[in-house]
Amino acid sequence: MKAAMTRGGDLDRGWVYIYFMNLVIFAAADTRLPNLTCWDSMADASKDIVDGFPGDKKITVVFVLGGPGSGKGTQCAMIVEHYNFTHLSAGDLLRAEIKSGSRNGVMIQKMMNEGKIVPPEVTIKLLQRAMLDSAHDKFLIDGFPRDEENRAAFENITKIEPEFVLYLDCPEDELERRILSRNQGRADDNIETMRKRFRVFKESSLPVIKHYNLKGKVRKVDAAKPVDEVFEDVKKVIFVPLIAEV
Ligand SMILES: Nc1ncnc2c1ncn2[C@@H]1O[C@H](COP(=O)(O)OP(=O)(O)OP(=O)(O)O)[C@@H](O)[C@H]1O
Ligand SMILES: Nc1ccn([C@H]2C[C@H](O)[C@@H](COP(=O)(O)O)O2)c(=O)n1
Repeated sequence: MKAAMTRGGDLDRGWVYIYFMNLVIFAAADTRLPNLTCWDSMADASKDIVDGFPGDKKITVVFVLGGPGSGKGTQCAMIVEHYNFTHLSAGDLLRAEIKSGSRNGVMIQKMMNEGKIVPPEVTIKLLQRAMLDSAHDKFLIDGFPRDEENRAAFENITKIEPEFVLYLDCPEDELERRILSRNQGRADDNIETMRKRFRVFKESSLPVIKHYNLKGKVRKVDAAKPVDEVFEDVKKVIFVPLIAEV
């Protein structure tokens, strides 16, 4: 779109696209979770009664971000063993959607194979559904928001701001080693797609981390260490303060 907007003749098309995206986002907002609000912004709890989410229920969201292969899934699985969080992986939800044979599945598959980011209305709907289906109120959302569009749409639609962002920081050569030896049969774990995913991470996901960093919400951990050592840091640096606050 950015390229289209730079040419005068294509300006109208750019605005039509923005208008269309707004319509889509409003449509996406019309789901079973429209009023689920951030735990610290519940001014009028009576307005927030949603199936399975009484209005006075405090919803805590932690976004887990990091490059492809940084260990988001691995650390989230360990966190849920020790703490009362539900792990929602945006990538896993999208892969399940492909497997379900839904209308969106083909589009999602194509975008994933190209290392691209799926439109926010699709991913947010899957996340909302998963949150509603869960009886829990504390969610680790792994691999989301992937870009500023994801972030803004999620906050607009759900009115949820994350408690904080857990950022697993890892150098690219280590990410590459991990992805190429992951061996889980993922179609996007190949050199070509991996490089595209690295580029998308740097160009689109790092700005999201910067956005939350400016708000003092990023908790960074060195994810290049062995799994157990990373988890020790996650526990010490990240979750002890959160549990103590509750
Ligand atoms: N600290 C670590 N040291 C070495 N290997 C690790 C570490 N953490 C995870 N791995 C391995 O690296 C691979 C990628 O880990 P994982 O799937 O958790 O990453 P991810 O960030 O969720 O990846 P993606 O974003 O691509 O889904 C896996 O094979 C995992 O076993
Ligand atoms: N919010 C998201 C999360 C994931 N995707 C797509 C693009 C990724 O390359 C792919 C795999 O995700 P992962 O399992 O590595 O977290 O899924 C997306 O478009 N939007």
